[in-house]
Amino acid sequence: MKEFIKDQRAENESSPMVLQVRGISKRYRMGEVVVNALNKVSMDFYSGELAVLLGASGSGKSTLLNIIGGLDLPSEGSLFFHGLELTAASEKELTAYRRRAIGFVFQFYNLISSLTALENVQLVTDIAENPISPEEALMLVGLENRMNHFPAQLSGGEQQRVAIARALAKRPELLLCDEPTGALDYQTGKIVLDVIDRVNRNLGTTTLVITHNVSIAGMADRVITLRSGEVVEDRRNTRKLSPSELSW
Ligand SMILES: Nc1ncnc2c1ncn2[C@@H]1O[C@H](COP(=O)(O)OP(=O)(O)OP(=O)(O)O)[C@@H](O)[C@H]1O
Repeated sequence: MKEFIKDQRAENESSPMVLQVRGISKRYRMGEVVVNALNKVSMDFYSGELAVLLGASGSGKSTLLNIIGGLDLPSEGSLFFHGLELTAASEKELTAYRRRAIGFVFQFYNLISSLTALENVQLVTDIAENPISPEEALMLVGLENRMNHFPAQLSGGEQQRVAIARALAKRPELLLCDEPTGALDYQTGKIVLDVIDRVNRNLGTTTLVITHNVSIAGMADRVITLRSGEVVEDRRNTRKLSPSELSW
């Protein structure tokens, strides 16, 4: 661990800070052209909160989530996880962070088609340090009756719930969801959001959901809006809606 910051609490926060994003920029160079995907972005995330990162296509959401998840590095700026500066961490520390602290859920579920739902989750629990049992993880997402089904025998929403079970089985401190309902129809999308909401409430997992769908912001504690790589709003919802109350 190279650099530490103090655990801070914002005035109106009662939960400890988990993650600090400080002045992060990301530039992609495509020959002569430079794309500024993120421009001096700063934000904090607190333990147990459900945050929605909102923004139109190309606003920089995935770039930010990939940096937060340790899959990519910023061009400048710093990222701290419980005081560990990830942007100055060794490859070994970054790998440990990705393995232990982060659960990823993507738009497309990335399940292994030749393995059952249970076996897909077991892939993670076999190598995790302190996992939830795969059966329990699948129960948490309401798939106790589908454990021995292969992905092709499951609906899109059920496959996404297996992906969520796989992500949460290692008890990640941060669950990062990149457009988790992007490939799903309206009703199925709401079921998946309900599962994410339940995981956040029941396990207390700090959760970041990125979406371009403004309505989904209603279920969040915090809503951070990105536009052209910059934070244009960072607000708390005064009333948090349950996913069943959302409509779009
Ligand atoms: N590997 C890359 N090389 C070059 N440009 C990139 C790369 N990845 C992203 N970009 C550019 O950076 C900007 C932000 O992209 P990003 O994928 O983060 O946006 P997004 O808000 O997640 O969009 P979407 O909702 O469409 O996924 C876009 O202009 C995109 O074209």
